[in-house]
Amino acid sequence: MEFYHEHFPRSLELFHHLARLGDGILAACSLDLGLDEDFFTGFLGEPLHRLGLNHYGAAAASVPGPGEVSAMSPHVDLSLLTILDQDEPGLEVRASDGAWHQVPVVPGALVVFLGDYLQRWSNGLHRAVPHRVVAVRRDRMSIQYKHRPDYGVVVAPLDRLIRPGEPPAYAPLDTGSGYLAVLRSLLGR
Ligand SMILES: O=C(O)CCC(=O)C(=O)O
Ligand SMILES: [Fe+2]
Repeated sequence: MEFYHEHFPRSLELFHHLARLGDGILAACSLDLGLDEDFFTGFLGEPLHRLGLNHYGAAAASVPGPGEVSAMSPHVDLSLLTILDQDEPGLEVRASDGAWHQVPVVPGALVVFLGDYLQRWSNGLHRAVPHRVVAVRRDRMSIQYKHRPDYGVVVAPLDRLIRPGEPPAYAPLDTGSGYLAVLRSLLGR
C-alpha cells in the first residue's frame, strides 16, 4: 500500500506544474487573440483539469501496417488545450490537406494541442488539430493533461471575435454533454 501513497505527492506536483503551464499557454493564446492575458479566467468556473494515462497494447502481428488501424479514433480534444508526453511513436496529426503526419517522440519535448473549446471561443482563429493513435507494434504509454473549464460551462464564439454582419462559425457547446458524447464515440458506445 505504501508504494501507492509514496507516488501520490509526485503526481500532484506534476498536475500542478501542468496546470501552471496550461495557464501560461492560455494566457499567450489570449494575448494573441487581442484579449487580456487573464481574459478566460472569468469564463472557466471552477476549472476541472484532468491528468490521465493512456496505455496502448502492442497490436498482433496480423494487424495491417501503421495508419490503417486506429488505437484511438481521430478526434479533437474537448479541452482548451492538451499537454501530452509519449514514450513510443503512434500519435498522428491531420494537416489541413487531410494528410496524416506522425508526431515524433522527441526526448524532453511535450506535445501541445489546442482543443475544441479554444477553437470555439476564438470563433476559429485558433484551431484544434485532429489527431489519432495508430496501431502500435510495441506497448505505448502517453500522459495526457487536459486544461479544462468546469463541466457546466457553455462555450460559444466571443462576440468581439465575430466579424460584423457574419454569423458565428460555431454553435454554443455545453462542456458537460459534449465530453460525454466524445467518450461514448471513443469507446464505441
Ligand atoms: O496517446 C496519445 O498520444 C493521444 C491521446 C489523446 O489524444 C487524448 O488523450 O486525447
Ligand atoms: Fe486527444
